[in-house]
Amino acid sequence: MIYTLTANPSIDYVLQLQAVTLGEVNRVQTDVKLPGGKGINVSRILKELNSDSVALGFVGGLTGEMFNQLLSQNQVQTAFTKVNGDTRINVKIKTDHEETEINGQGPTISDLEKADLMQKIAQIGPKDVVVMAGSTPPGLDQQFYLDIAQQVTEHGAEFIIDTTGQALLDTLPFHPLVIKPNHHELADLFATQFQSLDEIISAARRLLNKGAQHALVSMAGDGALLVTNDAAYKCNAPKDVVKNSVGAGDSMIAGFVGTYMKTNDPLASFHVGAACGSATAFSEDLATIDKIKTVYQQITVTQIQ
Ligand SMILES: Nc1ncnc2c1ncn2[C@@H]1O[C@H](COP(=O)(O)OP(=O)(O)OP(=O)(O)O)[C@@H](O)[C@H]1O
Ligand SMILES: O=P(O)(O)OC[C@@]1(O)O[C@H](CO)[C@@H](O)[C@@H]1O
Repeated sequence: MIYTLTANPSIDYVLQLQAVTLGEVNRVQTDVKLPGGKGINVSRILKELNSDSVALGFVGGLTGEMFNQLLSQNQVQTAFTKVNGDTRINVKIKTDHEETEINGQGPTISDLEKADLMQKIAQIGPKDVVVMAGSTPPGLDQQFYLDIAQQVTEHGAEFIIDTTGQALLDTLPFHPLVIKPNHHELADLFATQFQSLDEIISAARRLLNKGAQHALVSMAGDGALLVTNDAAYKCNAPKDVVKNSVGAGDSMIAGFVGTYMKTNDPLASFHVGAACGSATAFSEDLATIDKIKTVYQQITVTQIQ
């Protein structure tokens, strides 16, 4: 089974406006509420791909009830830990030429609430994979993802981590199945700026040397790289009207893990992952299976090393 762990889920409140002027009253053209959070997005795309998953995470308060109601429309299986605080609301402001995101902090997680989640994690075993993604709410320390990586690995399960900085580096010795920094996050990890694809590939290999099994480096409208110890592959990003950048990276992870669990084939998984990422970029919400199938035909994977 694939488990997604969203420590800090959200209601994504997506506002479309012509323009925003700070310091003035701005009125929206349209608004929509979506069940959000990186792992939640992974579970939603997995559902489109006809792959089952169980979504884990902390959900609470009146906003938590609304979150559950919104997610129920996607028929994602859940085993959330109920918390006292309110699930956050993340505001996504879209104008014709840019997107601005204001993400809430999330509820403070108590030791008891964390223990409840850790009990669920303890049930995960061989043949399972856990996708851990997104920020952690107050109350969870730096060690949170590391503890889970250690525990699931000891139980014979695989894990995928989509986070940044030290929290990502700390989990590498436990051999994540795949990591997916975007090229900016990868550059930040080494306090550098990339001038070429070769430099990006070398940096990705440094993460493989520290323990990651595969590195997916996403590059938004420039496509993505799949880097393994002995090869590197690039895929194109098809051109179309970009409607949404929220969740493209999560969609890519979903496509990769959903396909990898069925095929064990990293290249096939990369191709589907890229299709899911671009398909979401070309959709108002996350991609549908029909959009993913169309975009898949427009993507070519090429070995470049
Ligand atoms: N403008 C775009 N046009 C075509 N494909 C895109 C575009 N943006 C993203 N994609 C596809 O989706 C993948 C993931 O996007 P991106 O690199 O933006 O991830 P990310 O930074 O993790 O995004 P986010 O955090 O917003 O989900 C890209 O590698 C690419 O394949
Ligand atoms: O604050 P975090 O946890 O880093 O990111 C949360 C978030 O921006 O990520 C998803 C898109 O990737 C959204 O659904 C959600 O609002």
